[in-house]
Parts: sequence; structure tokens; C-alpha cells
Amino acid sequence: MDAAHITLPLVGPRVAPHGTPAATEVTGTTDGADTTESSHPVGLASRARILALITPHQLEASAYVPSYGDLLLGTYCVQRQLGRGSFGTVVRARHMVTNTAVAIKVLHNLDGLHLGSRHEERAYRSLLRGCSPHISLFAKVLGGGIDRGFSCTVFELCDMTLYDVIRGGANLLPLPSVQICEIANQIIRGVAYLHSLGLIHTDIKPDNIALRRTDTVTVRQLDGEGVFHLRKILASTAICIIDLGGVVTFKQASQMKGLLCAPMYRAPEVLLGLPWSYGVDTYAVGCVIVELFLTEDLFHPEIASDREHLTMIERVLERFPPDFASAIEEQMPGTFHISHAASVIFPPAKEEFSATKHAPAMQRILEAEHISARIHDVELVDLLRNLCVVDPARRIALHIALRHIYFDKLRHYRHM
Ligand SMILES: Nc1ncnc2c1ncn2[C@@H]1O[C@H](COP(=O)(O)OP(=O)(O)OP(=O)(O)O)[C@@H](O)[C@H]1O
Repeated sequence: MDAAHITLPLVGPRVAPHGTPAATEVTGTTDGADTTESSHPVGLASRARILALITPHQLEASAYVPSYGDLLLGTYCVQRQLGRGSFGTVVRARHMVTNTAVAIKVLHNLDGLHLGSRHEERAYRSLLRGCSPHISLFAKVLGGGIDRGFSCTVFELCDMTLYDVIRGGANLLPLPSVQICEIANQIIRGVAYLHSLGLIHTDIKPDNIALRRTDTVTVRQLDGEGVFHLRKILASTAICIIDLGGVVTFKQASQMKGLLCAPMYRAPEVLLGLPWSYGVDTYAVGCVIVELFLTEDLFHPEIASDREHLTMIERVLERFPPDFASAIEEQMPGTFHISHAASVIFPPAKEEFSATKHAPAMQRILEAEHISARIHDVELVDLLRNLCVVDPARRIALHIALRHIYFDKLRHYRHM
């Protein structure tokens, strides 16, 4: 207990009843999601700087190693590890007095990360200030403190991330289409709420969206041949968005350049090294929804370069518009071939063509299928086409995406 300093739980205003390896190589000026308080120099840019400065061995050596029964912050008894991110270890623990189960993120014991948990708490506090019921779409921050040099943040415990669901956890696949629609709607509402406060998540991926509960109910379902089957489905699709550690303000984003988001959810503007903004979240939300439907990766996990990734985007999502590609080509000659349409030059012309070097990538590109060939729900494909538009200037805003016809089925079900 003596080594632990505990801060009080965050208490937000009451909400109105009906209102509303990740980051790398980022350079920027300041971090901190809270624009009204003095910014801590911790968040996306400084986390990236830290990663660039330390070796994987140092990172490993600075990690908290959970052991069953260890007491964190003097009151939480560790049960098991839930996950491990680039900056911390997340454990499941129980409050000694109330017996409440919680998730505690224990940041690696590295100099620059000490304020990292404060950054996440401050980002959550910014959301509380928005006075909106949408706050329920985020994992509640219950408190935090420093224990034996490790910075800890206590979160409400969620059951399972979409990453686990997509990989077959709890045998929930395939999710009924209405449940995919409900989850997609909540993700969009949550991230749109962040955007409405001028905040960008920067690390939307299935691992950062969790189901609150994975209790199931068994239902009888009619198949195409008129036969009933018993099927286990989620009793509730309520989600919460986790990991606000990379949240930046719109203003901070405009001062930053470089790579962010997990590689497979990285928008074309980031891959091209262009300025980025809210659209990086919108694009990543689209990718997550595709994966929820497909229950597999949208892009081949072995993509080896940004250029291969851009070529894959062109095949799987859409061709780059000629005006967008021409503007890039002026800044970065050799990126696009432009005639009546634009196409990414792969392999890059300046690289000597070597069959052995490029054959696996060429094979992956040839095998990649357009989303409309893999998803047969035309309304969903249309929504995804709007979310994953390659030109960020033409990408739909999330609050507008909520009005998409794809979500009409929710209104229909609610009236049943
Ligand atoms: N509130 C929670 N309830 C249950 N599990 C959680 C919770 N928060 C985090 N986890 C688990 O821990 C993992 C890592 O958490 P998180 O992404 O917040 O850590 P991180 O160090 O910021 O990781 P990253 O490298 O993705 O930035 C999650 O993918 C999830 O499996």
C-alpha cells in the first residue's frame, strides 16, 4: 500500500436523458486531449517518440508482469492478464472490498509514459464534459494511480473485444446481420461523438472495441429450406470503445505527420504521408465493420509495404480518383500511373523488378477481391464505400453516415 498513490474516481456531470504495433513515427508539437487544461506532453506523438527511442528489450524489461493475487493500488487483487499493448499490460482484477471486477491498464515503467494514463483519464474527462448519453459507448474510467513506479488506470471490465469475436471467441459467428448493424451503428455513434468534441481516436481497430457482455440466448432460426435450427446469439450487442491513449485534438492532428493507426486500418492519406484528420477514424471504422461481416481480415495480413497496401486498397475498395492521384503524383512522382483513370505503380518503378522479391506481393494483389464480391448486402457495401473513400476530402462524416439507409433495418426492428 505504501508505494501506491491513488487518485479519486472521475466523476462526470449527469447526462441529459435523450442527448446523444499501433502509433509509430509521429512527429508533432503537443499532445493531450484536453484543450481546456494545460496539455501534458504525453499522447500519440510522445508515445511514438518513446517507441522510436527504446529497444524492444527495454520495452519488455519495463513491462508489468502480472501474477495471480498481486495487489495493485492497494485494493485490487490481480486475477489474470487480459491483453498486452505496445505501452501497457491490461489485467483483470477484483476490488478487495466491493468484489467488483475491473480492468487495470498498467503502463510500462518508462520515463515518458508516466503521464500516459493521465492522458487517457483526461481524454475520458473530455468525453464526460460533452454531457451526452454517448459516453456509455466508452469504457468507464474508474480511477487510477501509481503503484511501484507503474502508472495504472482502472477501467470498467468489458467482456471480449471484437478482435476475439472475429476470431471465433465464444462461438458467436456468424453474427446475425441485425447484430452487425447494431454494432456498426454504435461504433459510428461513439466515434462521431468523439469527433463532435473535436477529438480523433487514431487507433480504431477490432482490438479497441469491446462487447460489454457476451451472454447468449438460444433462438430458433429458419434456414433457406424452411427448416428451423437452434442458434446461440448475443443477448446484448452493447459495445464500448477502449484505449483513448492515442486521442488527439483536431488542432494537434494538423501539426502532426507520420504513421498512426494499426497497419491494416491505416487510411490512404496516412500511407501516402499526407496531412490527416477525422477521416483516419472514419476509414478505420469502415475496415472494422467489413471484418465484422467477413469474420476475416479485410487485407492480407502479410502486406509488406505501403505501396503494396495502396495497390490492395485500389483493388479491394476503389480506384484513386485521377484528380487526387495527379496531385499526389506532382508531389511524389512515380506513385501513380495516370491516363483516363489512375492506378498505383506497383512494384515501384525505381526498384528493379525481381520476380523472387515481388512475386508473393503480386500473388496477394491478384487474389484480392473487391468488397462487393465478398459482401452481398448492397446497403452495407454502399455504407462501406462511403466510409472507406480513398480521398479523405470525399469521405463521409460519421454523423452523416448514421443516416445511411443501411441503418433503416434498426428502425424497423425497434418498431416490431
Ligand atoms: N476495459 C477493458 N476490459 C476488458 N479488456 C480490456 C479493457 N481494456 C483493455 N482490454 C484488453 O487489453 C488489450 C490492450 O488494451 P489497450 O489497447 O487499451 O492497451 P494499449 O497498451 O494502449 O494497446 P495498443 O498497443 O493497442 O495501443 C485490449 O485489446 C483488450 O484485449
